[in-house]
Amino acid sequence: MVVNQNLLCCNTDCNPLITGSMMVDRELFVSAPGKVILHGEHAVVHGKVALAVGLNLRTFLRLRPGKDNGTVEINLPNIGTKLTWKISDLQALVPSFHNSPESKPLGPSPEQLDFLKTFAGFSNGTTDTESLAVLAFLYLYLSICGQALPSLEIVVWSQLPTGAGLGSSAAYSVSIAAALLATSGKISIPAQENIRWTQAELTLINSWAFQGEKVIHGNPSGVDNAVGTWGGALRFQAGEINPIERVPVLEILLTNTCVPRSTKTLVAGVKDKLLKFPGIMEPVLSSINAISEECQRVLQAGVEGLTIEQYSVLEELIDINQHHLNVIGVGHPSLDRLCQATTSHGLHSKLTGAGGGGCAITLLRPDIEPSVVDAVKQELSAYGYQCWRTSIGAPGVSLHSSSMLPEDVTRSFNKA
Ligand SMILES: Nc1ncnc2c1ncn2[C@@H]1O[C@H](COP(=O)(O)OP(=O)(O)O)[C@@H](O)[C@H]1O
Ligand SMILES: C[C@@](O)(CCOP(=O)(O)O)CC(=O)O
Ligand SMILES: [Mg+2]
Repeated sequence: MVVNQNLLCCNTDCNPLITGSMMVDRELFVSAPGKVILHGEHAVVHGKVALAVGLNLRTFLRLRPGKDNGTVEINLPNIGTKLTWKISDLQALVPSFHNSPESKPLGPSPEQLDFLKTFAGFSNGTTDTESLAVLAFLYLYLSICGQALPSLEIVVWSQLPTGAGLGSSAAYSVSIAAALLATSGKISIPAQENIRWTQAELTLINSWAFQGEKVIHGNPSGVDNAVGTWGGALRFQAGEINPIERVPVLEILLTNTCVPRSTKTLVAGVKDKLLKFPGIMEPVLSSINAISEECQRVLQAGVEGLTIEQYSVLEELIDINQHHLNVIGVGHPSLDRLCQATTSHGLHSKLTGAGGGGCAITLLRPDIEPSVVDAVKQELSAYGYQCWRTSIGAPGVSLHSSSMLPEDVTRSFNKA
């Protein structure tokens, strides 16, 4: 399946799915998974292959009709932001969005981005304007296609640590895109919990989420929002998304070093190094590409259950890729400490996401002694790291009824 994430028109004649007007007459719950990149982070920004899987930690969004007083009420407890926009203030931004020629890819132009961040910063007064800029951007584009700007109340709460390499920015963008597309009638609102959106609708959600990622990441590859949309396991290269239908169950230890870092800054640093040392960096990125290809081959060969030899190959690929990620400049002493700790117990780890701190994954063989996992978790926790033993391959963006939400989510929404 080939998906072009860039070209996206806003009016109805080129997007048959864009019909109807913003119908905010009901409460809506949407969620999208975080992600783990098995191999290919950073290289994927430069056209190489990445393998990514949905994670069973999700971001949840509740959208309700507004109080009809011409406002958009926003509550983002994960970043401590709660505020109300007057729609009349947003209205002032609309002309700059109307002027975008239809043929242009719909990512925010530099002028629009300045508008959005100034508006977000002005209304919010904190540093994290990216989240609000994503929301304002998608709200304006998904509302102004010939319709009025509706009053809304939006709460977003995530089980994911933000800024840790687990694709929280993508899960956030996918959730907002799906909710606004659904309430503006551009995609359906499935009647039951287990009915998924169509491929065409998922492609539309993904394309808008990709625009949201551009606001946060600057120069995203699109792999994160693709996994947030489709979930499961997928191969991603240069905008081409190929779900990997069947992969063996992989158990991993997911560790958050809790070292904060900015994906945008790390991605820009790799680009600078590539421009400075093309002859050195290109072969490293090509080698990471080969690691992704080999990993996919092994996973698909072992779909009925990986052999000991196949696990050994997966472990070698993890070690080689982690070294490459250090070479391209996205390692961190906290990740080195993590790798030394797991290696001392015969396990193999690599960073996941943008690196520079954040999260890492450690591959667990099915026959691993629980005492070994406990010893590793104890050692890593002593460094102040957080560890989850988890499996991967969670479902993509989903619609929920309020009665089917996880308890922690319901509690957080009620508290919000
Ligand atoms: N639940 C959330 N609420 C509000 N903003 C969020 C949320 N999750 C992510 N974000 C936005 O995404 C940014 C983190 O994105 P990024 O640096 O790409 O890290 P990652 O995608 O690895 O978590 C946050 O600074 C914030 O702007
Ligand atoms: C580093 C990169 O490959 C993945 C970024 O993941 P995260 O935002 O750190 O979760 C960037 C990208 O693919 O857009
Ligand atoms: Mg991100």
